[in-house]
Parts: sequence; C-alpha cells; structure tokens
Amino acid sequence: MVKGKITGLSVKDVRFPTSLGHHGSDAMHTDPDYSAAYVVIETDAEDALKGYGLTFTLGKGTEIVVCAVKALSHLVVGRNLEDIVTNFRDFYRQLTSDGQLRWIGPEKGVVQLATSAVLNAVWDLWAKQEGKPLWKLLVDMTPEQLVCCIDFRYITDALTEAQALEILRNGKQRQETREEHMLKNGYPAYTTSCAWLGYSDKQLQKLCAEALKEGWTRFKVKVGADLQDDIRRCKLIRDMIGPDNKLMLDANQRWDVNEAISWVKELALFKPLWIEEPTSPDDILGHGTISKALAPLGIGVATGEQCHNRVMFKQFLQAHALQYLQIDSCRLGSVNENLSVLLMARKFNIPVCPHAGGVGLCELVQHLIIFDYISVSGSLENRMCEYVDHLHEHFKHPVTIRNAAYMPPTDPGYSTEMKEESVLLYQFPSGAIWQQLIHEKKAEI
Ligand SMILES: C[C@H](O)[C@@H](O)[C@@H](O)[C@H](O)C(=O)O
Ligand SMILES: [Mg+2]
Repeated sequence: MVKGKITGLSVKDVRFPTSLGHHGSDAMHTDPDYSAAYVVIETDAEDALKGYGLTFTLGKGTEIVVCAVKALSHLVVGRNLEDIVTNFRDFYRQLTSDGQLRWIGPEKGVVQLATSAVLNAVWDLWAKQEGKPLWKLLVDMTPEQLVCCIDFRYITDALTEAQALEILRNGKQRQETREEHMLKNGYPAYTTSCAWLGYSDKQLQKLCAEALKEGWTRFKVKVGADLQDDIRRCKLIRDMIGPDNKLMLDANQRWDVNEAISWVKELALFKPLWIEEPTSPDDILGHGTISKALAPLGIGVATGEQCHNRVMFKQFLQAHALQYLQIDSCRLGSVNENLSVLLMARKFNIPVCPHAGGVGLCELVQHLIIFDYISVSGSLENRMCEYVDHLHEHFKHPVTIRNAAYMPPTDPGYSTEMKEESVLLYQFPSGAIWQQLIHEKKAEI
C-alpha cells in the first residue's frame, strides 16, 4: 500500500576522504573523494518511513548538486506518493522537463544527477512501503506498470512502448526459476578494488592475491596514463590470475580515438575482455571506430558510467559503438531511465555490465541488474556487475557478496540508507572527520 503526502525533502553533502589512500584513482580522476548528495524525503503517513536517495560525486562540486536538488524540491514536496507512483512517467517528466530548469540540462549534467538522487529516494520509499527490496518490487510489477514508469520521448525510433511491453511479457515466462537462481547463487560480479591507478605494484599484488583467495575470477585494471606502466601492471596481474580468469581495462576517457586503438593494441597480449571508456564519453562515433578496430583482437568496448541519458545509450546501440553496456544507478534518471536502457539493451542484444565504482553504487545497482536477469534479459552470458570494496560499512544494509556474486538484498527499499553517525561524521565541511582533516591541513574548504 502506497500512502502519504511528501512533507519534507532534505539534502546533505557527504564526502569520504578516499583520495588520501588513492582509492578510486584512475587516469583522469587522480584524487577522488568518493562523495554523495544525500537526499531524505519524509511523508505524513503514520508508518513514518523515510525515503533515502543519493547520487555519486567525486568531492568538489557536490555542493552544486545539493543546490540543484534544492531547486527541484518544490516539484516533490506536497505531492502524494500514490499519485507519483501511479503516474510515474508524468512525474519523471515534471522533474526533467521543468520549463526553466531544463535549460541547465536537459537530462544531463548536474541537474540530471540531482534528479537521480531525488527519484532514487522516491523509489526507496515506495519499495519500503511495499515491504520489498527494490528488485523484488520491480519483479512483481506487471509489464504495464513498468512501462508506465518510462519516458519514451526521444527513443521510440529504437524502442516503442509496444515493443517494451512485449519484452517484459516475455520476461515473465519462467521468472520464478530465475528468481530462485538469484536467491541461491547471486549475480556474478567482478572486482576493481585491486588495481586503482594510484596503487603501488606491491599493493596491487597483495590485493590481487587476497581477491584470488576470496574466489574472485574477474578483475579490472586502470590504464591510460603511461603505456610502460600499463604493460607492467597488466603483466603483473595477468601472471597472477592466470590465463582463464577475466581481465578488463579501464582508461576513463584518457585517449583520442586513434591513440586508443594503438594503445590498446599494445595491451592486447594480456587478453583483455574489454577496454572501458577509451575516449570522450560523448564521442559515440569515436567509440564505434574503436569497436571496429579492436573487434578482430577479440576486445570489446565498454562504456556508460558517464553516459548521461537514454538518448545517448540509444545512439551507442544504434551505432554499434559498445559491446558491453554499463548502466549507472545515479547518473541516469534513477530507476525510471535505467528501465528504458535495460529494455533497449535487450532489444539490441547487448549485455549489461553495470558500473559500481563509487560510494553506494554497488548497493543500488545490484537491484537493477538482478531485476534485469529475472525479468528482462533472462541471461547471464557475458554479464557481470562491478564491485568495489569501499565504504560499505557506512550503509545500513550493505551489499552481501558470496563467492564473487551479489546476493539479492532482502531488506525493504533500495539499500540507499546511510548510517546516521556516518552522515554526521562525514558531512562536508562540518563533520568531525573533515574538521580534523582541515585542522591538519590535509583538506581545505
Ligand atoms: C573515479 C572513479 O573511481 C572511477 O575511476 C570509477 O568509477 C571507474 O571508472 C569504474 O569503472 O569503477
Ligand atoms: Mg570505469
């Protein structure tokens, strides 16, 4: 039962000083402080349940996303939750197509990140009121209810509402078997935590040895800053993991198109499955050129963590510019827009391998990919979800990894809620952790 009027929306700037340990570092983002604009919505319902939502940032600039969330809040506060979720497409449009706010998007950049944080909170609240983890809420919805959440504007040349319905109706077949499979085995994952670019070889070796012991079989390595370093690190990790385990490379947008092709050719002997974000995330045709050049080497192109909306994903698919599609739970317009991308990927037969490097992204995206397997793709072939081993301790319902797989969450909601004490400690700049770092001159406002 969905109930209550939204009576309040608050937003906080929460930052974790991950740059101090080089966690999360890559060829373009050398000193990320994993951060979030963290939204809480309240209703007047007696259950007193709250919805928690976030979007992921790298530290500086989180205050701008916070500002954008505040600019959106008048569209949310005062609304009945039931009205929102029964006409979710309309509500999504109101947020993304506000006659004035859309000028600072539309559906991209800061305002889209803010939209995501707000809508993630709405989905969390809805799932909590239904008493289900978000993936199960989605699995139990009818195809008609699901398509009512999607804004098809701009994508009907690739996916119509009727086609989406057909995919979802097919997805209902033997859904229970796949749900059981997930509950028993979980969704396969890969780890990025061993090989951030700022880690020393020694640290990389140690983390890789530990990961192998824990049963990880798929590993991602950051590349792109220096070719000789890349060759050394890839050799190190390939030697450790052996020929059968999977290796993926991530350049985080470092190269021009031709440079990407020649650089990756130098790394081909390490047999990477994919090169991720080889060039500008906006260069769809460039990704197409790289895909074509690397296909004979058996190397695919993966991208999506900075693909800001369904329209871009549509074009990536139409242009055969990616072979692995990386949805992001906090970059696209929440579950609503992710649904449209999952359905387009299904139609184009492209495997979805979500992005989850960041704070909270693992917690959120596991719901989407588990739903994808049960109700949309029905396949695990060539698919895996990213995992990073950072900051889970700050969440009330952190992910559970077993045998290198995400076990489906059982707590109601979208797993978005942070521990209150963590929010207090890490709020920027007033939290005790930041006050201390500022005092020690290890951080500045
Ligand atoms: C700055 C971040 O850690 C990125 O490096 C990270 O999201 C990365 O691209 C990934 O694929 O996990
Ligand atoms: Mg990446």
